Amino acid sequence: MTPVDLARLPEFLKQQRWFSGKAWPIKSVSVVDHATLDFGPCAFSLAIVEVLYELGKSERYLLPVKPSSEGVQDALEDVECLRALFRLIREQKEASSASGRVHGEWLPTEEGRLSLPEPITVRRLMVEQSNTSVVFGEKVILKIIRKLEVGVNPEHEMGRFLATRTSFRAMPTLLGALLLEGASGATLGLVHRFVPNAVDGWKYTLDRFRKAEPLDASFLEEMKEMGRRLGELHKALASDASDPVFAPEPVLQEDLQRWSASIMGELGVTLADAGRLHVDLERQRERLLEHARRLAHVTPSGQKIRIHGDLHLGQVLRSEDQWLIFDFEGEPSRTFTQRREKYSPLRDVAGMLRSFDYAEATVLLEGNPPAPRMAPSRDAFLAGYREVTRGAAFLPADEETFWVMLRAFELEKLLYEVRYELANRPDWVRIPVQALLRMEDPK
Ligand SMILES: Nc1ncnc2c1ncn2[C@@H]1O[C@H](COP(=O)(O)OP(=O)(O)O)[C@@H](O)[C@H]1O
Ligand SMILES: O=P(O)(O)O[C@H]1O[C@H](CO)[C@@H](O[C@H]2O[C@H](CO)[C@@H](O)[C@H](O)[C@H]2O)[C@H](O)[C@H]1O
Repeated sequence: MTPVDLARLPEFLKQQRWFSGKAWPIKSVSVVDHATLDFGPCAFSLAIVEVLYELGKSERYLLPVKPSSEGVQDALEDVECLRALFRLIREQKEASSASGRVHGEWLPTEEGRLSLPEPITVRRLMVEQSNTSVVFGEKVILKIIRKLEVGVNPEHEMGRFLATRTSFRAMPTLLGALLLEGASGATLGLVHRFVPNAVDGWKYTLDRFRKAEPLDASFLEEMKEMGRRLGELHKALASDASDPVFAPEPVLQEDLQRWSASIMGELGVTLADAGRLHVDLERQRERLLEHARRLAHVTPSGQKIRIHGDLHLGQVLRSEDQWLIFDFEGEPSRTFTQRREKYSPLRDVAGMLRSFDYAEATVLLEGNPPAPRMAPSRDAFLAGYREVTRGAAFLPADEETFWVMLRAFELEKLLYEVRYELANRPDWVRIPVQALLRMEDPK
């Protein structure tokens, strides 16, 4: 017996914000695993639904459902079901599923010992997101993951490592997780400390860039602080040589060649898609290729480590005059395996540098007059990063290699952004395209 009316599912799925297959005709939908949770006033099912598209590709989604005469009813719309789900995680309960088990994990950390006044308040987060997040007692936030992937979830793995094996705390710390074990095993949910009244770095920076007054020393000091936090994150991620998943490894010539070849491949694919957007883009090809080529030929030094993987201004929160780094899931379009690969930490630095260019382009497009905003912010961020990572084994040994690598990773991010914008926000594609056109000859 499946807990869902399968006939009604395709229609139901197409109406959900988190369902990313709206553009493709669905061939069939099936339930590949399900568990019944009956821990309180709300009994419901966690169903793992597999959607097979006419084109042959398939995807899995998590669907918490309540029995309903109308066919499919999302259990996450019921406060009692949300409380039951949270209790399952916090009290580390478990339930059998058709082919495995669902269980809660609560980390044995200082922060995990927090108290929540009963009855615990429940609030669905009303933000534009691809999952469903719920705040409990205004102290913790549960993200229920909608689109499931097989393998180790990088956000869970990184969060657990940072919370339990390092002293890095400039983040909303991971507190627990909801896990499904068995043939359809996956991470179903993650619980983090909730940061009240937080503003994300993107909004924070835009608000400042929009003001007519020149950037002042205190804003630039904040950008420097952000750079310091990233440096500290990298030091924490590189701190455990005994854990093979996190142990730093030397950057070898073959890594540089692989990264370089990958950027060249992405350049080819991206220019094929975007070349028509600007007549001069094709003329930049050789110059851009040279940036990638040089990466392959520097003398290898430094280490590859686990990195954030998708760092930009939207991935930091400002709260109580502090920067917190969050969302350790990596670039959503890459597989879990790709996202868990060790890489040069300069890739994260490049990601954030690109974000200052986006902020500058955004305020210019809004009609604000040009002003020295982007370069001073980038410089301050970089200065903070370099200050705390001076002498770190994961950085390249010499200045020249540092810049060759950083520019190559900026190019890599730019190419990713062109493809991301073409697929998601075509009006924004001019931002990375203009930056590609501005890239100078490698020095
Ligand atoms: N720990 C937190 N405290 C406060 N707000 C948060 C926290 N985690 C996420 N948010 C808010 O929720 C939004 C969506 O979170 P995110 O984890 O990026 O979800 P998704 O992966 O579904 O996009 C973020 O942009 C941020 O505004
Ligand atoms: O936050 P996500 O993990 O969903 O990241 C994706 O979306 C981002 C946009 O929301 C995208 O970031 C790009 O746009 C930002 C401004 O909106 C800018 O600050 C970033 O520098 C730029 O890369 C990100 O690339 C994508 O993976």
